[in-house]
Amino acid sequence: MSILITGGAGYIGSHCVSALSRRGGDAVVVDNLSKGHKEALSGGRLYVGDVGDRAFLRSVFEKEQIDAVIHFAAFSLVGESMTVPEKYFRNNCMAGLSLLETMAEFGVRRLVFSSTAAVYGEPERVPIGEEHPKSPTNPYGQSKLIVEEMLRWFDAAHGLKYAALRYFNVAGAREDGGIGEDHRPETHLIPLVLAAAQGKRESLTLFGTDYPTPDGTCVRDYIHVEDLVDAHFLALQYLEAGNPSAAFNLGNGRGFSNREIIEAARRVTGKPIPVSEAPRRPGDPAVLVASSEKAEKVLGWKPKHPDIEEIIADAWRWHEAHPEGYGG
Ligand SMILES: NC(=O)c1ccc[n+]([C@@H]2O[C@H](COP(=O)([O-])OP(=O)(O)OC[C@H]3O[C@@H](n4cnc5c(N)ncnc54)[C@H](O)[C@@H]3O)[C@@H](O)[C@H]2O)c1
Ligand SMILES: O=c1ccn([C@@H]2O[C@H](COP(=O)(O)OP(=O)(O)O[C@H]3O[C@H](CO)[C@H](O)[C@H](O)[C@H]3O)[C@@H](O)[C@H]2O)c(=O)[nH]1
Repeated sequence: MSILITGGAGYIGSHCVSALSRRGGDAVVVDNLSKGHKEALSGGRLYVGDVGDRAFLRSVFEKEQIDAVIHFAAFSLVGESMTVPEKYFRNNCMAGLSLLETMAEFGVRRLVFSSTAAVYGEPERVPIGEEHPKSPTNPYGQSKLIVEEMLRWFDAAHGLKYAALRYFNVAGAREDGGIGEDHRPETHLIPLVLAAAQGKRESLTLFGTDYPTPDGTCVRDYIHVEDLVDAHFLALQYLEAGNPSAAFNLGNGRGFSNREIIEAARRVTGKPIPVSEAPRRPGDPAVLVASSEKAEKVLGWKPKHPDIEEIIADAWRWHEAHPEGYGG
């Protein structure tokens, strides 16, 4: 069985390709390498091209026997999406549509879609369940919600069954440190904290210390990338078993403040991590914590690495082994 993994050369996609190879599966990777790294691929057949290019996608579907698709390819910088929304609607919605049309054309009827906690916007209550109102506060989250809505209609019209997986904060790296997170630019807290620990940055800029949280900094729910990837295979099995399309939140159900993350990173690395306090980053909700009860009950998903120090330690191993990321 061949699985098409779009965005397979990116951070989460490359962990998925690696996990699929370990399971003896066959990965067909489509990535335009706009953000991804060829070096992150330890298996699978890479087709370099754009998901938005229908002729290119068609050629891949003609050549390969695709049974199901896991769709990671997207842009995901919340801040950038506020200033250049067109980039997000084009790459996430229009390229997404191109993929759905191609799947319908070739009769491929199972899709696991990378959605995000950003579809909920500022939460009315935490932990956030799947039924929580969706009110994105940025074009990135909006673009993912639009794709979720397109999926609903592709299911109704073409019988395309999907699982929309709404990730919370993804972190960590494969346990052997061989692949990891190398976003350019990097905007995520944990890799930036670790860059400060390595002395690659003078300090970590801490955005906002006046939130209505116990220590004044934002609270997030971190999920190990390997646990996240496991959920994709469970979601595929769920769809293969003939179950209806559904959305699932993926997090650990436990929040850590930004200060707690910095403290945990100090313990893990044994390094001082200088911090400079700065105003809030626009668009950041104070608290984002998932209820993943549905994924646990319906998919049988159970994170194996919920410990925040283990998540940070795995990321640290990757950063220490690859101080220049994939460029080193
Ligand atoms: N990292 C997180 O914490 C997080 C949280 C929630 C959701 N997500 C979602 O998960 C997915 C993967 O995130 P990531 O952190 O691995 O991102 P990433 O940027 O590392 O990976 C995305 C990959 O897709 C490729 N790509 C982008 N647009 C493409 C296109 N039009 N055609 C072909 N390839 C294209 C890029 O080159 C890159 O390799 C994204 O959809 C993102 O929105 C990530
Ligand atoms: O240099 C930094 C970087 C981040 N932060 C803070 O750390 C927290 C976490 O920020 P990240 O950028 O690591 O993660 P987000 O919670 O903003 O974003 C994550 O969740 C979003 C959903 O809300 C999207 O899905 C996005 O792709 C995903 O990375 C936030 O309070 C942020 O302000 C800092 O203080 N300093």
